[in-house]
Amino acid sequence: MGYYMPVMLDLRGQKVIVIGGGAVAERRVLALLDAGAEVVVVSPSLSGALTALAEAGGLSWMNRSYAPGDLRGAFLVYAASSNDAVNEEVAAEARSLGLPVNVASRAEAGNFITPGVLRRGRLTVAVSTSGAGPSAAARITEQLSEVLGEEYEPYLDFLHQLRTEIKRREPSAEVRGRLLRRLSRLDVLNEMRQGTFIEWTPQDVEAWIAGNRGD
Ligand SMILES: C[C@@]1(CC(=O)O)C2=NC(=C\c3[nH]c(c(CCC(=O)O)c3CC(=O)O)Cc3[nH]c(c(CC(=O)O)c3CCC(=O)O)/C=C3\N/C(=C\2)[C@@H](CCC(=O)O)[C@]3(C)CC(=O)O)/[C@H]1CCC(=O)O
Ligand SMILES: NC(=O)c1ccc[n+]([C@@H]2O[C@H](COP(=O)([O-])OP(=O)(O)OC[C@H]3O[C@@H](n4cnc5c(N)ncnc54)[C@H](O)[C@@H]3O)[C@@H](O)[C@H]2O)c1
Repeated sequence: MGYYMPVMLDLRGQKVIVIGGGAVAERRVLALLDAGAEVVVVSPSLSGALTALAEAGGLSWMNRSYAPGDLRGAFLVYAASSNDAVNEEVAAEARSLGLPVNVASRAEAGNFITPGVLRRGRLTVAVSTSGAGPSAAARITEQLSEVLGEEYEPYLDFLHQLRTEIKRREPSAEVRGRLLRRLSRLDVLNEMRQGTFIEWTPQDVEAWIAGNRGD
C-alpha cells in the first residue's frame, strides 16, 4: 500500500497556487513560504495569519472564488477550499495541465499528499500514513521530535562544513569516500547532546583530514 514516492522539492522562486484561505491553507502557505515559494492564494476569505501576510506583501491574494484558468503558470497546486466540488474541479484542471495537485478534502483526487514534518536545521523528517490516519501522522511526528533533539541542527551544520571542506581539498574519489565514511562515525552528535562539543578550528579540520586520509 505504500505507493507514494517521497521527494524533497526546491520551491525557491516557484509559483505555487493555493485554493482556499482557511486553516488547512494557512498550514500549507506557511510551509511554502518557508520553502521560498512565490505563493498565490485564491479565496473569498482569508484566516487571520493569511490576512496579515497578504497585507505585508508576503503572498498574492486573489479575493474571489476559484475560476477555471487560475492554475496557469503554477509549478504546484493545493486545493484546500471547504467546497469539495470546487476542490475536485481544481484537481481536474491541474491534471489537464499536467500539474501536481494536492486535494485536502479527498487525498485520492490529487496526486501528492502532505506529510507531517519535523525540521532540525538541515534535517527534514516527513511522516506519512499514505492518508490512512492524518492524526496518527501528527502523533508520530511529535514522538520523533522527542527522539531527534535540537542537537541535530548543529550536528548537520558540522557535517556540512567538513564535507564541503573534504570535497574542496581532496581530488581522489577513493580518499574522499574514506574520509566521508569516517566522518559519519565521529562521536560529535553525542558530544553536542551532552554539551561537551568544542567547535573545531580550521586547523582542527585540517589536522583531522590529514590524519584520516590513509587506510
Ligand atoms: C499530517 C498533516 C499535515 C498537514 O496537514 O499539515 C495532515 N493532516 C493533518 C492533520 C489533520 N487532518 C485531519 C484532522 C482532523 C482529525 C481527523 O479526521 O483525523 C487532522 C488533525 C488536526 O487538524 O489537528 C482531517 C483530514 N485530513 C485529511 C482528510 C481527507 C482525507 O482523508 O482524504 C481529513 C478529513 C477531512 C474531513 O473529512 O473533513 C487528509 C490529509 N491530511 C494529511 C496531512 C494528508 C495525509 C497525511 C498522511 O499521509 O497521513 C492528507 C491526505 C491531505 C493532504 O495531503 O493535504 C496534519 C498534521 C499536522 C500536524 O503535524 O499538526
Ligand atoms: N488535509 C488536512 O489536514 C485537513 C484537515 C482538516 C480538514 N481538511 C479538509 O480541507 C478542507 C478545508 O479545511 P479548512 O479547515 O481549511 O476549512 P476552512 O473553513 O477554515 O477554510 C475554507 C476556505 O475555503 C475558502 N473557499 C470556499 N469556497 C471557495 C471557492 N469556491 N474558491 C476558493 N476558496 C473557497 C473559504 O473562503 C475559506 O477560506 C475541509 O473542507 C476538509 O475537507 C483537510
